[in-house]
Amino acid sequence: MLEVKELCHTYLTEDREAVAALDTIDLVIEAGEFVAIVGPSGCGKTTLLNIAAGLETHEGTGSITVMGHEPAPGRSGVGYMLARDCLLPWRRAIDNAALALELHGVGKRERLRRATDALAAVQLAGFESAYPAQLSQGMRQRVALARVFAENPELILLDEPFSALDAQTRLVAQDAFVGLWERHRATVVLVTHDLAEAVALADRVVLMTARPGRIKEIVDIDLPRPRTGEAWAADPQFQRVYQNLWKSLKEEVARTLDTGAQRLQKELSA
Ligand SMILES: Nc1ncnc2c1ncn2[C@@H]1O[C@H](COP(=O)(O)OP(=O)(O)OP(=O)(O)O)[C@@H](O)[C@H]1O
Repeated sequence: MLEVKELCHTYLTEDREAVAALDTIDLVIEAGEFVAIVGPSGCGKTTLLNIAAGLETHEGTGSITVMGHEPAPGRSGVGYMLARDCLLPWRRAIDNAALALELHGVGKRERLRRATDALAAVQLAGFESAYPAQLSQGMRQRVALARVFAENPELILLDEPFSALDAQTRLVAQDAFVGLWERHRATVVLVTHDLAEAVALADRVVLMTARPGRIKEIVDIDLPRPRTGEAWAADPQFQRVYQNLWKSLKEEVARTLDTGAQRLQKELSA
């Protein structure tokens, strides 16, 4: 579904400074897998996802293919979701949920049927006619989830989809997401800062180093499914996997903070 081979990516800033964002990334994601990517801030998680989505042009060596093709924006079969819900305020929930289907030319009756079904799956039956301003943030994010799943994509790329939500709302949205995923079994690549979320949801967690992002380790998560927010939090196996991963991630976070502090010190003394 996704094949990344020795991928390096360098940004060129406006002052012509080269910023190495990704360094020799090798990753193969099979159909139906749920993979979470974690790493310290600025390690290149979003860059990797954006390259896969075709939203960022790959500048550097190595290669990446998505369903056997070069990445391209708006590719049919690939869904993308961000921390911001990106709903259109002038459209009702149902028309927002049906948006991707409309853009891909699905007929009105069929797209409304699929959008209604997807809204019901995220517990928003009865809210089809509501406008985004009439919904809470958690409800809006669930409309955005419905929009992704209504299209029935084979691959779903998620960049911090729950990070803007408060802790309780996040658990509800995560459960809605897992419920939908267990029905559809799409391949999922989830970028998250939330290590607990990564361990709770994914089959594999990819841990990246501080920038330039390399893969430090890939950990299989063998916790039983179906997984719900209440079940995993108290699970000793979950706690063990979480602690091991956190130990490794903490080192990279510390490296990022050290580098940031050194840069600031240099700027202040210049
Ligand atoms: N357009 C750009 N031009 C120059 N540098 C960039 C650009 N976009 C990102 N970067 C730099 O590339 C690095 C990786 O950024 P990226 O957003 O992929 O990291 P991230 O791991 O997703 O960070 P966060 O967790 O904070 O969202 C960062 O150092 C960032 O400053």
